[in-house]
Amino acid sequence: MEKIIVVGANHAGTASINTMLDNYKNIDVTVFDANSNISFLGCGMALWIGKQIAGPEGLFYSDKEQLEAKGAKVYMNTKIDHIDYENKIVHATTFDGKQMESSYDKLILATGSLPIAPKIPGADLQNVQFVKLYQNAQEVIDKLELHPDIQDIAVVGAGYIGVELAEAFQRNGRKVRLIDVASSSLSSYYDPEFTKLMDENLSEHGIELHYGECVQAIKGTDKVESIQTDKGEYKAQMVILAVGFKPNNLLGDNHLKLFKNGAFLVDKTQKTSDDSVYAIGDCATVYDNAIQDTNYIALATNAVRSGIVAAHNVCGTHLESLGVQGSNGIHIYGLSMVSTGLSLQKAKDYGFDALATDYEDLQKPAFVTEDNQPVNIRIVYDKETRRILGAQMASMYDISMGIHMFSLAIQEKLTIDQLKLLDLFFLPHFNQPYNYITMAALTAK
Ligand SMILES: Cc1cc2nc3c(=O)[nH]c(=O)nc-3n(C[C@H](O)[C@H](O)[C@H](O)COP(=O)(O)OP(=O)(O)OC[C@H]3O[C@@H](n4cnc5c(N)ncnc54)[C@H](O)[C@@H]3O)c2cc1C
Ligand SMILES: NC(=O)c1ccc[n+]([C@@H]2O[C@H](COP(=O)([O-])OP(=O)(O)OC[C@H]3O[C@@H](n4cnc5c(N)ncnc54)[C@H](O)[C@@H]3O)[C@@H](O)[C@H]2O)c1
Repeated sequence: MEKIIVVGANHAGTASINTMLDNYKNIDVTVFDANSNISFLGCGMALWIGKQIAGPEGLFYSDKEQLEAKGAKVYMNTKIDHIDYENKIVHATTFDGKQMESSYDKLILATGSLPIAPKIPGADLQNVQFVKLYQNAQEVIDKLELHPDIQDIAVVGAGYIGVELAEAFQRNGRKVRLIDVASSSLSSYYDPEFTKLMDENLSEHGIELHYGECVQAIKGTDKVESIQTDKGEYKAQMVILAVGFKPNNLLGDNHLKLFKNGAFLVDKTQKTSDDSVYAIGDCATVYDNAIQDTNYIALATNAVRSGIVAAHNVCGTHLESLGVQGSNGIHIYGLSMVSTGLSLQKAKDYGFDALATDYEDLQKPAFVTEDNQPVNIRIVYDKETRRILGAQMASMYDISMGIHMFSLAIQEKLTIDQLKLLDLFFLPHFNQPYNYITMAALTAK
């Protein structure tokens, strides 16, 4: 019987464990997770802090008992300290401090990511918070409830987490300053024409934007009192650090080959440079269809799919990832923004001779006066090959489904010219006869 060990049982690990136990017999699956809980949907943290949901109950979709009911042996609060790759043995410290070891035939690493801790003086003061785990969210909620004097919140990092939490704290009745070293929010995912829509939206709701500012120090005695950047000093009784994640490769032990950012390098079956070891989720690389090369994109969606792929390969069924395009979305005070693949700026940074075609129009014909908002769309493509490289959409209307088509287009290497004549339905309840996707493609240079 094949002995399989999974290290990490959050989104990636849980997807691999469920796939193995739902589809294969005669396997022995042992799971180790250092945390006390699994499957926490981090995206729910902002909804919880912003009082848009009552509590955390619905933010978990699995637990130790569910995995054990399927036949897994699950050790929670148990950290793998070291892996002996030569003898295929993992060494762990259990919740009560005991040492244990377990051997494997195949190993799946799902150790995820770690928040980047910027080296800022004062980062160790009370009320400086990382926001990754359920425990982090509970701690923030408790502090906000117990300390109404925590009024000024400084959020460092205006990426996805920072923007979502800025809204959340503002909804929670606090004064929010959003600080980023970049010149806008979401600069890794959208071009300025789109980030300005988000930044106008944030400002209109009272969030004070401090972009192009570099945090120099967090000040206070034992608790945070202010935050200093190269442009000014601002009152703060709580600082949220949301400056990105780095892959958690601590168990690689210089044995597994790493990508330039430290993620475990994997092939399309999720196998690492060691034939008995697979890596999935935030600790591993992905194949990026937009750049047609290896990349690192930390998303729950990639974690789940890579878990599924690894599970089948570990259990003997050859399956390859289709690659990803980093599709993502955000919804802030009713403004939806979705993107996939590369922004124009990112495409140029990667060396593409990239062009973009933009279009803005109402979702539906003007004679429809109900629930009919303008939509902005940008499609990025390679000038020479005409291959679609990315797309961005923004609207107060729910345009989220539209981006999935562009995700498939990038995956299947569709060109902007093929898009011109793609069969898209028309019904005035939904869209326009000449809709913005067709028009953006038709007007492409
Ligand atoms: C606030 C927030 C909001 C987010 N919102 C979204 C969203 O809306 N959409 C989206 O796609 N993504 C979102 N993400 C990103 C998403 O949560 C991650 O991509 C996802 O968690 C990756 O899953 P993972 O299982 O690979 O890694 P992780 O979630 O990091 O889990 C790794 C697991 O491994 C365990 N582990 C690590 N080392 C060891 C060890 N040595 N021994 C034992 N166990 C170990 C940890 O305890 C943990 O349980 C969000 C993230 C955050 C923080
Ligand atoms: N809706 C979603 O899809 C969603 C939601 C939340 C998180 N996530 C994912 O989770 C991961 C982590 O999200 P995140 O928001 O932490 O990372 P991120 O990479 O999205 O944003 C990090 C931000 O911090 C800024 N920054 C970096 N160093 C800084 C410094 N020293 N001072 C000030 N600003 C600094 C960057 O310019 C960037 O805007 C990402 O992969 C993200 O895609 C996705």
